[in-house]
Amino acid sequence: MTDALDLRELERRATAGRSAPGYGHDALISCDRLVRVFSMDGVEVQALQGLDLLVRQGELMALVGASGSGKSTLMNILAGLDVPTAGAASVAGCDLLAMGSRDRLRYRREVVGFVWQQTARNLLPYLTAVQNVSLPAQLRGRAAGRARKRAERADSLLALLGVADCRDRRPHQMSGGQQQRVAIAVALANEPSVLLADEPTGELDSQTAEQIFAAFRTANEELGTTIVIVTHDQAVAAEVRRTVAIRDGRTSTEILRRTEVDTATGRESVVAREYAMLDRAGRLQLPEEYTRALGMRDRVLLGLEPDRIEIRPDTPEGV
Ligand SMILES: Nc1ncnc2c1ncn2[C@@H]1O[C@H](COP(=O)(O)OP(=O)(O)OP(=O)(O)O)[C@@H](O)[C@H]1O
Repeated sequence: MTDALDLRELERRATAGRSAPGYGHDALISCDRLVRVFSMDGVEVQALQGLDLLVRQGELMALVGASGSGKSTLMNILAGLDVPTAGAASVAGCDLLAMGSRDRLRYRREVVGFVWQQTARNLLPYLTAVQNVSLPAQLRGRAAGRARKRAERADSLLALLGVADCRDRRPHQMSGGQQQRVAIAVALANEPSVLLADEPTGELDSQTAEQIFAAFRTANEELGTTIVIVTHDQAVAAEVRRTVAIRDGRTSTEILRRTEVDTATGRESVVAREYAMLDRAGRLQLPEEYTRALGMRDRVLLGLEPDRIEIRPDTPEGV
């Protein structure tokens, strides 16, 4: 009787597994076991080593990690500037490995917008702010008769990001912070699905960095744009609901923050919880301080409990 029940339960689980939606089916950005190998003078560097990442529509998230962990490599792939060696990656339904050159150009113009660390890289020096922001729509080939509409949109983006007063200034007539806010307006000009920013506050002092971050938040809340920001800045990383850490070319841990209200006092506080990443192959990286504390090495004992998996140190008796 028990055997029959067990069999039925196993069958039910197997069928449920088969009909479950595929990995990342509801994500706007989906990276599945992404690999990027660079070859230089016969030496191979594995910048991404099977990276998994899902980002939902409307998220504002930060990517952090030590220098050389693979953050910029990932951003260049998501920006359509580089192609992964293996794995799968899609953004807003565009397959980043299969795109031809024409689709790639359209992708870079219409699906993603980017803001780089170097303020000078984001804007054309001989154009004013409003001309810089109007340019992407012009390049997209919108009819010339729509010039006024383009300027109107550019003006409303500059106003949204608090730099309307810089409208007719060229980049060298603006502060670094103003340039970055105009750069965000440029990146948003074609209403991209995703805004990517690689160390956008890296060249700025902390107060200006805060203003830039506020501009990203405004874009996320007012326009609903999904935003991924690479940052070294702990203060910026702590401002977002989700921070994903990359280590050795893989996503390693993730911090989720949510606001909790104390029922007694009514006071709000942000509660952060850190998660380890479980990759698609079922691999889990245990924090070193945990394994060291319990003297775990080489192998561990696993036990499946109804609500958890237990990991225990290997014992001489094997029990
Ligand atoms: N074009 C390239 N050719 C060869 N190796 C590269 C190339 N681009 C990146 N790498 C290597 O890939 C690894 C990941 O680099 P990446 O720039 O993605 O790291 P990062 O996390 O962005 O670092 P940082 O925070 O310093 O910018 C590094 O070992 C780097 O040297």
